[in-house]
Amino acid sequence: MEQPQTYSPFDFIIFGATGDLTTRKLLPALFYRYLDKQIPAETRIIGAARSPLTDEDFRGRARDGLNQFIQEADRNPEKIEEFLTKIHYVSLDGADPNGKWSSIEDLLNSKQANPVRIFYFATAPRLYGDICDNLSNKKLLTKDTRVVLEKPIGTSLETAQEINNRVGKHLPENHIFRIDHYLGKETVQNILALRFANPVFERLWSSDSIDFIEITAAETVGVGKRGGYYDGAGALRDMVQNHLLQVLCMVAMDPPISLSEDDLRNEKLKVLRSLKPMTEDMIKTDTVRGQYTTNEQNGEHIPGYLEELNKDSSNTETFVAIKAQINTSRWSGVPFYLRTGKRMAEKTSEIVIQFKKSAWSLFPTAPEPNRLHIRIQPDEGVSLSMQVKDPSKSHTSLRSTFIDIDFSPAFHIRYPDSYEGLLMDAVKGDPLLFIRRDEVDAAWKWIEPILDGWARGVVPLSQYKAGSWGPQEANELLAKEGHIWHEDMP
Ligand SMILES: NC(=O)C1=CN([C@@H]2O[C@H](COP(=O)(O)OP(=O)(O)OC[C@H]3O[C@@H](n4cnc5c(N)ncnc54)[C@H](OP(=O)(O)O)[C@@H]3O)[C@@H](O)[C@H]2O)C=CC1
Ligand SMILES: O=C1O[C@H](COP(=O)(O)O)[C@@H](O)[C@H](O)[C@H]1O
Repeated sequence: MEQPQTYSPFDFIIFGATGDLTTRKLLPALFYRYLDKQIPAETRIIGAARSPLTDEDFRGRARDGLNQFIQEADRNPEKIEEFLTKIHYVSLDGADPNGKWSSIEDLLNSKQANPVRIFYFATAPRLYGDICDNLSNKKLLTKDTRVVLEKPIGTSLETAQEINNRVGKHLPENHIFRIDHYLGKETVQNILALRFANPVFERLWSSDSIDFIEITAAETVGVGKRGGYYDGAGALRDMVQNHLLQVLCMVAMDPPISLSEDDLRNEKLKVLRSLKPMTEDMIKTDTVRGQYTTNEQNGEHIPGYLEELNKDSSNTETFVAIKAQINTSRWSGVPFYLRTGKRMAEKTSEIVIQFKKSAWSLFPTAPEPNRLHIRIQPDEGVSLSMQVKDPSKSHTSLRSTFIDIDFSPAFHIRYPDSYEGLLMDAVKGDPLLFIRRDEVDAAWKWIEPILDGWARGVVPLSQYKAGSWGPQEANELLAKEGHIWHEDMP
């Protein structure tokens, strides 16, 4: 039987400790790993932000956050209190060289300090360079230090390179962990197993058999309190440049020669570099941008983007659909449709692989093409649509049905949140599921012309009702090629 993973005690310092990500994701993820006995007794979690809070204030906020964001069944007050004793807080402006660095220095230079030190940057990316300069000047970057950088790295290729250069001045690449939490999702990792451990799929995995591929990440939430950040970013930077392109890499890459970090990342990089550059004409015909508007559903008022932002106008997209193409022999002629949006009809992230129709049919009606649905979330699983004989009709009648595996009940396990495994990988020093610098550059190189084209007004901002599947133009994007979005199970 596989032994549970053990870790040496570590210091986990979070810049941006009072923010949304820390409260909703990072502390709950660390708490779950505490329940799983992966957080040794001497480990310390040190929150840092500018707000003037005491340790007790911060623990109080952490307690409230845990009680809100962990599952009800796991809200064990005793365990929560034990976990909170590991938490400290320092009030510090990480960008200010003259800030109160002594408080963090005292903690990290004390007798209780642990050799492995993780600095997690859960702040705006423009601060990463300054924080690193200060950590370096204060000699807090030891040989066992790793930094975790949240996405998006920059807002363009140039700003990403600036950030990576500044962080890279102080740390070697293998100590820089650029996180993309979609790679922490079990079902995204499962794409490797599905493809490379099942020859039945890998042999069909090319333009010979596949007609088109859809990758959707739809959310029902709006921008909420993150409007300040989001309005300057938009869905293309927030979701496509990172999460959707990473998923696309996992679906489209050739088999890596091993599961070592560089072999895997080399293959992902090849996909990013093979993306067909978007010309102005392609941007016009192959991209859709939308923004949600107010709606009433079941007597409930769903606010529009502008209402949430409390603004009269904004040119920011909350929805994107793109037809991407990959210039390789494996994928030539196969469209990859990427779609993401806020305030859509359902919370769902999934990949749909539509296989080609058979050219010839034995049956009076042509069989429906097979479709493989990979459900990333929720209800992680896989289903394959199939044609069977319709048992209620004549022997020449077909009916569509599917083989479905729902992973959680199948394996009797709790599906961990994507941050849990990634945080512990950073502690372990395993960069396999983190983004290498050249991947960030390649992703921005493909995205940037779209951003520029949109800034020039090449594609109008369409509207879609909150709670819908996005603007009509997104359906037309596929309809032009005789394709449709598959929102439901086959
Ligand atoms: N929220 C999410 O769902 C996701 C967020 N991310 C990324 O994570 C990062 C953080 O996002 P989010 O938590 O939403 O942002 P928030 O705006 O909620 O939080 C920002 C945090 O940074 C702190 N901060 C700001 N300036 C400084 C400074 N100079 N020194 C120290 N701390 C500072 C703020 O606290 P104070 O004002 O007290 O200093 C606050 O704790 C961003 O890069 C975002 O793109 C990525 C994926 C998802
Ligand atoms: O990185 C981000 O991801 C979330 C969506 O993540 P998911 O795991 O819930 O699919 C998104 O809400 C946020 O805007 C974005 O920054």
